[in-house]
Amino acid sequence: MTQLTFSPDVVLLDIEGTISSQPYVIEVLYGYLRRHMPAYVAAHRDDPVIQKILADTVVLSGSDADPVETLLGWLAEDRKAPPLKKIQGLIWENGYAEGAFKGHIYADALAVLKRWHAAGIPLYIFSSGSIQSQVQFFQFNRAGDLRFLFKGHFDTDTGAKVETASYGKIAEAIGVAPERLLFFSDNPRELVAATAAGVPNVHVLREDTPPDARFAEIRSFEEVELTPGAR
Ligand SMILES: CSCCC(=O)C(=O)COP(=O)(O)O
Ligand SMILES: [Mg+2]
Repeated sequence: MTQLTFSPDVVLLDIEGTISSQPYVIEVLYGYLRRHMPAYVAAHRDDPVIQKILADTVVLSGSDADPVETLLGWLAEDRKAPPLKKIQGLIWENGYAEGAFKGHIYADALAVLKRWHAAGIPLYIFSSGSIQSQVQFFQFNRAGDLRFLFKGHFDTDTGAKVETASYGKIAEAIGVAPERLLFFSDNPRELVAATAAGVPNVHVLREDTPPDARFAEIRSFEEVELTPGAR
C-alpha cells in the first residue's frame, strides 16, 4: 500500500464521500427527508425558524414556487444550499430519535481517526451539513457515539466549502496557520479552494469518485501516516 506522510497540527475532514458513504447519505438520510419534509413543514408552519428557512429558500431560488418543492428539488440535486442544510438537521432529529437510521462511517476512517485522536491530533469537521446534523450523525452512529473524536465542527455558516476564504477563516478560528492544517475531501472544487488558501489536502476516492491528477489521493485512510508536527 502506498503511504502518504504528513505532519499537520490539525486535521480537517469532510463527511459525505470522505469518511461516510455518499450513496448511504443519499439513499438513507436524503430518503428520509424526501418522505418527511412536506409533513414536517406543514406541522411547523408557525415556527419562526421554519418560516425563516422557507423565506431564505424563496430568496435564494429567486422563484415564486412552493419553497418545499424548491427544497426537495435541491435535495434531488444534492445541492449544498444553506436553507436545505438547516432544515435537514431539524427533520433528522426526529429520525434519529425514533431509530429510523444511524450515521455511517467507513471502517478505515473510524480506525485511523481513533488512532489519530489517541495520538493527540486535533480533528475537526468541515461539512455542508449543519453543525447540528454533523453532531447528530456522530452521536447516533452505527459505530456508537463518536462525538469524542472531534474537537470542533464547521459548516457553511463559515463560508462555502468551494470558497478559498472559508479555509482561512477556519485556520484562524482554530488558531493555526493554514499550512498546518491537513484537509481531506472527495470534492475537487473544495480541494482547489483549500490549496488556494495554503491548506495541504488529500483527495479521498470512494466507490465511484473519479481520480484527479491535481491532488494527492487515497482510497483508504490507512494510506496516510501522520508524523509529529510542531504541536
Ligand atoms: C451529516 S451531514 C449530512 C450530509 C449532508 O447533508 C451533506 O451535505 C454533507 O456534505 P459534505 O460537505 O460532507 O460532503
Ligand atoms: Mg464530501
